Amino acid sequence: NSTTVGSYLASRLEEIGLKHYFAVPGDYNLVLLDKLLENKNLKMISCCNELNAGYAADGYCRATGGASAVFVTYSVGGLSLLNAVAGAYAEDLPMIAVSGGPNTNSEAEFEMLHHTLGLLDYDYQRDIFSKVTAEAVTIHDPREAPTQIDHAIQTALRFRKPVYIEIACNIADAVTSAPNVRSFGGPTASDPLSLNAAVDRAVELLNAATKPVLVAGVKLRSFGAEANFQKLADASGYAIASMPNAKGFFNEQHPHYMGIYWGPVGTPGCGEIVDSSDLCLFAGGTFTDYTTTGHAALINPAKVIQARPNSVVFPNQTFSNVKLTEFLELLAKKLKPNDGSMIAYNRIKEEVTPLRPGAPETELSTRQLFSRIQQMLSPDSAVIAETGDSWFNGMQLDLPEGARFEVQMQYGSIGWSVGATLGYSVGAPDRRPIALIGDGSFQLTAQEVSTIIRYGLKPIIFLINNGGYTIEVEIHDGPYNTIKNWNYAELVHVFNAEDGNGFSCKAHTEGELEEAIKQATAHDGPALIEVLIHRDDCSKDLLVWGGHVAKNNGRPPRVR
Ligand SMILES: C/C(NCc1cnc(C)nc1N)=C(/S)[C@H](O)COP(=O)(O)OP(=O)(O)O
Ligand SMILES: [Mg+2]
Repeated sequence: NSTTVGSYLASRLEEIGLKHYFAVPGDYNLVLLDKLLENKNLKMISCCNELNAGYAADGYCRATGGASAVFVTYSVGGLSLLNAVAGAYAEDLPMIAVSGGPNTNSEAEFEMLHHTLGLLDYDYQRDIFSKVTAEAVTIHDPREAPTQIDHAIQTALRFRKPVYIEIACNIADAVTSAPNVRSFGGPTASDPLSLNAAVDRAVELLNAATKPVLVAGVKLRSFGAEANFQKLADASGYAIASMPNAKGFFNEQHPHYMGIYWGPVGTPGCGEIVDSSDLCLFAGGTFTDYTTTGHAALINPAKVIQARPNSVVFPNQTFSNVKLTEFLELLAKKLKPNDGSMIAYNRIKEEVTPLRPGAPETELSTRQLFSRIQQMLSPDSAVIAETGDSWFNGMQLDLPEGARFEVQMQYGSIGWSVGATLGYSVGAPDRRPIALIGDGSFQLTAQEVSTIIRYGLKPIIFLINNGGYTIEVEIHDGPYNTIKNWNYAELVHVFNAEDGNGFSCKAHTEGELEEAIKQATAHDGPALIEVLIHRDDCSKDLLVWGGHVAKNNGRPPRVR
């Protein structure tokens, strides 16, 4: 039996668990969108622009743990979406980017087309996308559509990377085979010999260590290994830390959790224990300039075991084709418990005394803002921290068990959080996201608040108005770091127009913040609280981190 190419794609997206997709229409994808709309189990979320639609699809992956899909028109749409797809690649998110494409006859007829470069070459968008995806296919022949679509989807799920599917505008409703039964698996299994050898080697080294530690890394979530890591943590009795881009992937209320391992700006006492340990197992960690604070973290490769998504790297040995989930699972069964690092940590850990609130008329400080946000957190919170000082302030939040934390620390494309908050809210309706968004970032993608209002989603957005790009000020200041002030709270009324239900207000003082949070929390709809913060008021950690990153950026060119 048969169906159309567009309906085939819709059926497969439904089959892999999607309930929504994000879209901006254009004449190259209208017929395709008609086919998607025929599938009543998939809901279209219309976005203001393609970049934000991509960021929303990014947030949707984070919320659901599965794939997401975004539909755009050719070139003018696709090339705007590109940056969000590159971000999904950097963050290991299986986003399915679908673009309409030129009529299959155009090139053969030497037909010049609108929205294109004005050249008779219509492969350029797929070529560009092939650089930021694990697979990029163009569908010209409806008979090949099932194979191409299934292969692209399977690739996204297996490698946890975005893929690109381009469907010619006159093929979207062409007849093709109906989808046949098959499974769409995730990452493949380990090589048994390599897995067992890697585990035995790890057991040998870790059991011989005096105060080994475990560190949770960002790939734990993208490669589905959070539960395996938890089992290993419980079985080992080791002290546990999380890298900054893995915050929340391990339960922060666990008795052996020390905090964030981020070199000099990590949780006090945590870095000291990790750096002084005689053996650290990093599970899914990434060691970039940002996650090591400009390489100021004292990670000694001679004392590190790296459990990666597909391999285990020891100081002088590598075992390939070993899956992170299986390695952690098997190691948990064989490891000898050892609380040496916990004893060491308990000797030096510092009790954090919560900040006492000032008088209500006290001007707001970042520290007071975040100590108040801390009180809002509950197990169903999802904190979305935009690139900026929000990374450092958000990192210090103490997450209740079950609360989630999202950062785009690998890619760090400011503005991501507005679309991501939209997508996360759509993907996790049982959570109320709390977004921490700087004024500079917000100015890149503000209009997607209108989509959050349009679909009646209910995140609480803290818009931190500190007058500019404070991270950049601390790395390297200049006139370019000052931005034009907006009346951010007023924007919500602009986006509400006649039928929106967005709430917003400004807060200059601690008393106004208290009142704002009360009203926002009580409001049954989206809420934006614009908090006014002094330009030079940023976290101590940002000052330290900025210095190290600036120093690292400034390394002189090597000349012979
Ligand atoms: C300009 C830039 N980074 C450079 C940059 C520029 N363009 C894109 C898309 N991504 C980027 N990271 C960054 S981090 C700003 O400090 C963000 O400012 P804001 O959102 O206001 O946050 P803070 O004030 O806390 O720094
Ligand atoms: Mg700012």
